[in-house]
Amino acid sequence: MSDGSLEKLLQGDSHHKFRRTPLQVLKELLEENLSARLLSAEKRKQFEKCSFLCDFVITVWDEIHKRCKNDPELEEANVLRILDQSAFLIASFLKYKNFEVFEKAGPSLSMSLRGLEGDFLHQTVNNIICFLRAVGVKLQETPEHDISAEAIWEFLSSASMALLKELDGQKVRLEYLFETFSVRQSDSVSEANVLFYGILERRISLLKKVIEENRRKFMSRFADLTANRQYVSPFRVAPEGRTISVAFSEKFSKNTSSKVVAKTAVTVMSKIERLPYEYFTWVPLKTNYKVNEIDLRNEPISLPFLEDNIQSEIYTKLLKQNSPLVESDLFPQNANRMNTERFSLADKVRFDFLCTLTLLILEKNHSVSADHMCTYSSVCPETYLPLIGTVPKNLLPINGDTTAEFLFSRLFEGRNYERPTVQKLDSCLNNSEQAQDLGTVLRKWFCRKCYTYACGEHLPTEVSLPQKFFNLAYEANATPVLSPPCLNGCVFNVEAPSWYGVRCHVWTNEDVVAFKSFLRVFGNNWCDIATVFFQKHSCYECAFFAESNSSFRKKATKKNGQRKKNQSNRNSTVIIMDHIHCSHDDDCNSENCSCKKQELKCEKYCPCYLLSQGNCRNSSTCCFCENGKCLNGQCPCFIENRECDPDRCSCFARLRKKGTWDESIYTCKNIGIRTKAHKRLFIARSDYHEGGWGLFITEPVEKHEFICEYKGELVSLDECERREKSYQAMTDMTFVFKRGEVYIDATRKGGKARFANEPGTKALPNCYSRYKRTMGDIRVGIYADRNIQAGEEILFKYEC
Ligand SMILES: C[S@@+](CC[C@H](N)C(=O)[O-])C[C@H]1O[C@@H](n2cnc3c(N)ncnc32)[C@H](O)[C@@H]1O
Repeated sequence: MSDGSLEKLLQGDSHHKFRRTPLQVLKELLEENLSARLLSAEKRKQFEKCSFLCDFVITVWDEIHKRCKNDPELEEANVLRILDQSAFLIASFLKYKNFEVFEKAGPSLSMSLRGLEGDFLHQTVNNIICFLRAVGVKLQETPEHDISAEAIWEFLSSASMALLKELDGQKVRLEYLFETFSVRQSDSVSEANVLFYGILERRISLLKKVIEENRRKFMSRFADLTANRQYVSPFRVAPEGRTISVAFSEKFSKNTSSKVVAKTAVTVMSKIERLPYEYFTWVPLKTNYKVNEIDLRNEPISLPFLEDNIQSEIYTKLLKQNSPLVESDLFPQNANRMNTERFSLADKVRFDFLCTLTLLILEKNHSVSADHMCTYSSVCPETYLPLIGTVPKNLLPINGDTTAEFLFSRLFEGRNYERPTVQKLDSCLNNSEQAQDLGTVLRKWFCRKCYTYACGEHLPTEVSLPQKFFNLAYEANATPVLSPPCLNGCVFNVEAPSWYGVRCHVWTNEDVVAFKSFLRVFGNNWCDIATVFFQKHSCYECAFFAESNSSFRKKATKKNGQRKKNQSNRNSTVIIMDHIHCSHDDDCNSENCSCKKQELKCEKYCPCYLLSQGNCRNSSTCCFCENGKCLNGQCPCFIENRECDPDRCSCFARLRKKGTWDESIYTCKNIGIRTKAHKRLFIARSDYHEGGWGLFITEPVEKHEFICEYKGELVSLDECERREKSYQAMTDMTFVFKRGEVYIDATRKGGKARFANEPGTKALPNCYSRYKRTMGDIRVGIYADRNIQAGEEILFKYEC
């Protein structure tokens, strides 16, 4: 025993909380367990009569005591667990003996409901029997107080038979038996032996209910589970539609021979195939995944499917895990490719710079305290730090705390950056002109969508670092001064421009933005750029990247007139799915406003909207509809394919109760994607796609109600076409959603909507897809086209 507490317990140590003799403790423990967990007050008397029970447990306890002395590792917790298990078993036994003690089941029962009782009870039975035999307890002393192995097993068998009766003559999926009874496959095709360790009536009815009510879901889940099992698939021996005999055998341990105690006949229903391998390689997404196409350009043309690299333990994890996997689970080696990566070196450099800058600006406009923690009473309009009332509540300063430190902590939540040093600040303060220019930068770096700086998700449209700030502005520097080769592999040592064969390190969005800035500072002095990247990207890579990217190529000076040879002829498609706020604060026109240039509306996080207090003339629509009216042509948001915005619309999207959403009054139906208000769905064999899977709904919905979002990887048209070619070579199925300028590929990553089928010629669609602008971004929702009943398959036309 590790801390000696059991020893103390047994010896009645006065410091121990129990302060009783071991036997007293034991009795109390048992009584506590049995009475509190399993016995109702009325039945307690019956229990008290069971003196044999206490004798039995005391014998066990003695044995434990003896073992504890010899086994210093045995902890009190383990001992108590054994007792707890014994108590459970004894209670089961009492139940069998018509002591109706199962009023209140404890965790053991819930464990058994989760399908663990097989191993659990089997182990417990064995433990107890071993104990009894080891301590020489004579079994079957009297019929009345029969606690023999046989008696215990008899109890279990009778429960088996109870289930058997329930099942007799019914249609059952073999998977069900397999799961419920730990079916052992027999050699005989017509018979499957069932090794059954104990079943409770409650479980029988529960399982039956589940099966009846939710057969499809249940079965597809079993298919998942069984696929994960190690033993041979039972489906091979499941002759479809035939009646097979299922035998319940009694078997305690590997050493005892099994004896058939009962048989029944069940008809095997059509078998469920194991899910094809590729279904497990689909990564569930919570939200759309923005593909970094710059990375993809460095990828080989044929996109690998996940299964190419999938490892068995990851596969197992995928099957077991309810929560979605992230790609880094599947591709640990690619973890740094995720666009969630926020901690690049470039990021850190930039942040240091921003910290310095912010303090600088605050210092300019407000007083700076001795320790450089700036305090100010309102949010500074120059820096665009959040305006009160326009940011989510959780970002607002608590208790009026508007210190720079606090704002930093909110804005850079989760980031572990150092604060700027005094030296840095001092050097910056020397030049107030610099400070102003830095202010411009700061404005552009602040993402008003995420309310954070340099979020890495939403790039500013114009990241133009002011030339004044840097002495070496790239464009002004027509003939850049080239450094001598920096490293052995330096780009300037490479004779031929064979850059296209180079496989670069991954360029994150942040790297790209930083790269643009560095270009302005250092021109095409790739070695210097590589230095400021801390060699994350070598000079060779920088040169290659600039050369292969049209937007940089225009500016980059070709060394010795060398031209790019194999330029990709892929035109970059403008993806307007992600709205990026504009960066001006005056009236919108097509010159100054990037939203207007793209024929988009300004959103609430655009600076022009913020500064004009919502009076931006190019701002998006909001509505004033009555409750529930946002699903028809009278709602301007609905007409414009926008979801209602609780911050702006005056419909019921806006209603809140005590600052939190109250679902009962949260009745606007045009807000499903934003609030993730999808219906409960499940995947099962499709009635329309022969041999394929389909999406089913578990609850009734009304016409136009939101069902779920079609999630996946956001790609451009050219990337979409490239992928389709690759997929077509492997499968007939497509998971790419194409509509207008929206391209969502749910092949490798996506939501359940990827399983929704088309109605074909057999039926009419019951749903339709529609894209909606939500917080500026385009998202695709599936909506009911008519009232839909629970259990119906979701069908919508992919193209219309
Ligand atoms: C998005 S997937 C739908 C899920 C798919 N049923 C599965 O088993 O994974 C779309 C593909 O399913 C197939 N499909 C969808 N509706 C179908 C239908 N009515 N009849 C036949 N095949 C269909 C087509 O191959 C289509 O490319």
